[in-house]
Amino acid sequence: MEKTQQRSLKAEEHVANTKSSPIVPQNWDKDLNLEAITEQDINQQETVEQKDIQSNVLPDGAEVSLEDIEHCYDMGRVVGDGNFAVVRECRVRGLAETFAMKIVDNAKLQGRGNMIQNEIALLHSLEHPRLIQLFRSHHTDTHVYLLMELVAGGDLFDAITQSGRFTEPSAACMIRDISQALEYIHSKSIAHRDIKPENLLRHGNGSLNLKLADFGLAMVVTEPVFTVCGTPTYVAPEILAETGYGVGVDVWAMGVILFVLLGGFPPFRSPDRNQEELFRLIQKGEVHFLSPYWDNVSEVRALLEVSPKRRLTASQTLQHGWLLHAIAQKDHKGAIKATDSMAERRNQQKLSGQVESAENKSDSHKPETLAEKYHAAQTYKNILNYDSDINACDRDQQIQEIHNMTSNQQNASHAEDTTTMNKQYTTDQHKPEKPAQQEDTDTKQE
Ligand SMILES: Nc1ncnc2c1ncn2[C@@H]1O[C@H](COP(=O)(O)OP(=O)(O)OP(=O)(O)O)[C@@H](O)[C@H]1O
Repeated sequence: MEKTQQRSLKAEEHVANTKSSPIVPQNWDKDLNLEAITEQDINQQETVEQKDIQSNVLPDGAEVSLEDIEHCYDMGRVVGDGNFAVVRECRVRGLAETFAMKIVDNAKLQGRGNMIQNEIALLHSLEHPRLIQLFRSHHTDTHVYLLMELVAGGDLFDAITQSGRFTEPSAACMIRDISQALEYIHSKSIAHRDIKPENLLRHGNGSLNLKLADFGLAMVVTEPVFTVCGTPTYVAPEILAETGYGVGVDVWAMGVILFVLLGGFPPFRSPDRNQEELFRLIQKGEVHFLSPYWDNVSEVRALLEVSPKRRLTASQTLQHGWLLHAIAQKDHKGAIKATDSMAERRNQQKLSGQVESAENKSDSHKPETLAEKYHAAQTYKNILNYDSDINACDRDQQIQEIHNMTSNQQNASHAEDTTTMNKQYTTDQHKPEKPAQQEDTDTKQE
């Protein structure tokens, strides 16, 4: 796919929210390799469906009417939306348990109907605690319905806009979760191809435990793939180079996420908000790690290796010294102060175009004011939103403002979960502690 084509595709698919839109290949069918999903995989999934929904719901895969859907399911609030789907909380009538129903509007797929069939087929073949679980799918003339496990804590995008950035231990826990999901799907030769914060869902109770969702672009990779797709900020250089890629593209995207989690903004940014330039920067792979603040976080470099051969794998990431060391520091429980209801309200605010609300006043562990948090959230969204109308010239200034703001916050903060890196960032008197396995910086795989 030509890059100009990507841009127009993206623009046309961009919806009225500020989350990143994936680039979806037009020749989607050719790209798929569904036959590589074995019958054994699918049978395995049957055993997963232990929930008491057998007798209450419509048959899996059935063509149904809207009346059938309404008769069977009690739809609740919207918990999220994307370019192609709205996701609602949902109950199977007669059962107490709450599910998520992803409702895909065929009209929005614009000829890419196989994308959703692909997602269904892949999710049916997968079972892992770090992946969203699909229980049933139905379709009407106009929509496809996916009955899924509800992950009630909102997505990681919201967590980032809410918190600005995270401590190393918190980031490490999230990277561990993503790596576990990737290790599993990569062991089945499946590349997700759209790893980004919007597709990482959080459990309730303000937890940062993550589950991977949205397998719309996922595919079985048995040989190098050449189709250009993904979301610009997270796209790997080998996708752009069109030299053939594999599951390593997901690890690259995870590296971008780690950078964002720790720094508060993405590693590759075009000053002019120019997508071509962004892609050039990604292919060059020049990431500026301001020393000594980033010295400890060697894993970021190892994940953002331009050469996929030198990049860590998901399994290697799980064994990486930085990750193990940071997780060991972490009393994960209670690390994030957000509550379920906060996440819920934030989702509603997001949908209504707002970002901030008064509940943050109760977040006593965060030193920033409401105005600062609002600004951080807007800035992060604007940075990612390459097609928005924001004044391009303001962006780098905004990034600098984030630096200044977080610097000020850290100076003012006595929060218990302040990172080592953040402390270093604000005061040169506090030299970074050497990580337990500093030599891991160089353990890049050939
Ligand atoms: N099982 C779930 N439980 C709770 N929320 C969910 C669930 N699945 C999705 N969501 C929410 O709904 C949003 C949209 O879902 P999803 O990404 O699957 O839609 P999409 O239209 O395919 O997205 P995209 O535009 O990235 O292709 C997610 O970002 C997430 O916030």
